[in-house]
Amino acid sequence: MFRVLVSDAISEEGLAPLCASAQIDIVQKKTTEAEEELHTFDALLVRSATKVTEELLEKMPNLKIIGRAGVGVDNIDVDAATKRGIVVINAPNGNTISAAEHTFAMMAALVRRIPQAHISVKSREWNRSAFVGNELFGKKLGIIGFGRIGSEVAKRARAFGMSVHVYDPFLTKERAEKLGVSIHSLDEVLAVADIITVHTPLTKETRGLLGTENLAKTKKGVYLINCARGGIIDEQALIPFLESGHVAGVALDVFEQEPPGDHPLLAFDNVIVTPHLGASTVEAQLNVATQVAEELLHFFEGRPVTSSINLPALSKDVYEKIQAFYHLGRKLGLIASQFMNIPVQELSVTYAGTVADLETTYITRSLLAGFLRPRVASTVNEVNAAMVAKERGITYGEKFSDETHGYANCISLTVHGENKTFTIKGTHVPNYGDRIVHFDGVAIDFAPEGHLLYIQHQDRPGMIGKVGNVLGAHDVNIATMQVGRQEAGGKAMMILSLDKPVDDEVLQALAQIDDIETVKRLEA
Ligand SMILES: NC(=O)C1=CN([C@@H]2O[C@H](COP(=O)(O)OP(=O)(O)OC[C@H]3O[C@@H](n4cnc5c(N)ncnc54)[C@H](O)[C@@H]3O)[C@@H](O)[C@H]2O)C=CC1
Ligand SMILES: O=C(O)C(=O)COP(=O)(O)O
Repeated sequence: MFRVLVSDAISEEGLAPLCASAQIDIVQKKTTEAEEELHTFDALLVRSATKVTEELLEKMPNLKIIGRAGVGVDNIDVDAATKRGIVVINAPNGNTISAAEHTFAMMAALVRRIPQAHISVKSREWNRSAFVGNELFGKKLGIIGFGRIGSEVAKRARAFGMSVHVYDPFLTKERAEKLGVSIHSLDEVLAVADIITVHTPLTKETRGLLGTENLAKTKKGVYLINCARGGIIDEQALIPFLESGHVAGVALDVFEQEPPGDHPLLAFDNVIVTPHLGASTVEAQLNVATQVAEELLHFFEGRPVTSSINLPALSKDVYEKIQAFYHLGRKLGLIASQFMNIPVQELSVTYAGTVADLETTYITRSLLAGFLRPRVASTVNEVNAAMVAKERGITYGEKFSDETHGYANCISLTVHGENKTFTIKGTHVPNYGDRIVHFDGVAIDFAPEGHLLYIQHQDRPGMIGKVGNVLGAHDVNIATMQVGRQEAGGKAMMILSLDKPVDDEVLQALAQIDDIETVKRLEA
């Protein structure tokens, strides 16, 4: 049973598939009301109100996934989640149209002074001359941040006869052309736009993007809109520009602090505001809730999530292709780690054959996680494996080769440790399973499953019998036994698969057999 805490108002209709699952227990409470049981939850679902801080994550040691029913994840400490191996997903496009429409509604309201006129009429006034506005037609709209919402705003602006001037340092010329907009520098947009709307995420680079210096570069009489994130337009910096009349009006759906309380901007007649309503439509809420609910179900079923912030994006098709190799990678890493239980500096992974054409990043992350698992006390998985490796000074790299050793595919892992290097190679045979085909310099063939015993010995007659006798005397049944050697009479090895794990006493008894040099338990 997986426990899911839903700590913000998320569409119940959208969450219905989760509620219907017998495997999932949903609790709807604010995190502050769930203090006593925070440690029991496997998943946390939020919108923008819940602040998912490192402190909160510390109280949720069982948490595996955070779902954001919306776009912005600036309320989630993604680094802290990643460090703990917690997957963070969002619903990137479910509320795009609603946010774009809200931006447009704000734009029209701003230039036609609709909120002010509305209040006036409700106050029993009829003052038509006080509310003369401007047309949108023929105006220059500056869009800063041209992703999903920015581009939807542009489509609507063109329908209104506006010309669109875009600043987005990550926008390609091809995409801009396709969407019929011109790309400019930030300074150019600031200089020409009659109305500027921001649609970037809140990042180190975008915080205060429209501050004193850049506001001074705008046209006198400019209108500004922020339906993205509080802080992209610096609220304090705006005040003198409103006081001087340089800025004709501002529309804000978002604030640096939400709710903004008794904010000085609220005193300006030409500042119009909404309480973070961009995504607050029935349609958007159903979309985003459905998206995160489906992703969560996939996650708990062990299927791929497609909208993760801290995992490489993986479609269902790609996932199905890499799934087998993902498991093989995990096993290669796990076995290598136990065999090399010494400090290591570097892991080198080589992909050959059919696997080399797939999305190997994910397989490498899985291999790294398998390698690190016996070495770290905390959770390590494909989310945080790269970060944990870095913390421990372990570097890793991927190579691609044609050398498949006669198999259709081959993954080879070489671990460089202090004074020792170890190589293990594996292949996946469809409908048959994983095979380890090379182990520490010896060609061999065994299934990496269950309780394995590695024995290194000199190649002498009678060794198999001696090992069998010792195990038999300790009531340990051998499921399979594979032998291999470098050369006749030289270094040889046995890999045994046992029905149960063996204790230290059995290992010592085996180590005492003449010509046996090493005995090691390996879990796969
Ligand atoms: N008010 C509301 O209720 C809602 C607000 N949002 C917010 O709207 C914003 C945009 O969302 P989407 O369009 O879905 O995101 P997106 O990721 O599709 O687009 C963001 C764009 O900003 C650009 N960008 C990044 N850094 C930039 C910089 N320094 N200067 C200029 N451009 C930069 C990126 O290249 C990207 O094209 C986000 O902050 C999101 O959280 C989203 C939905 C609802
Ligand atoms: O999706 C976003 O980024 C939003 O800002 C919407 O926030 P909300 O889910 O309405 O709290």
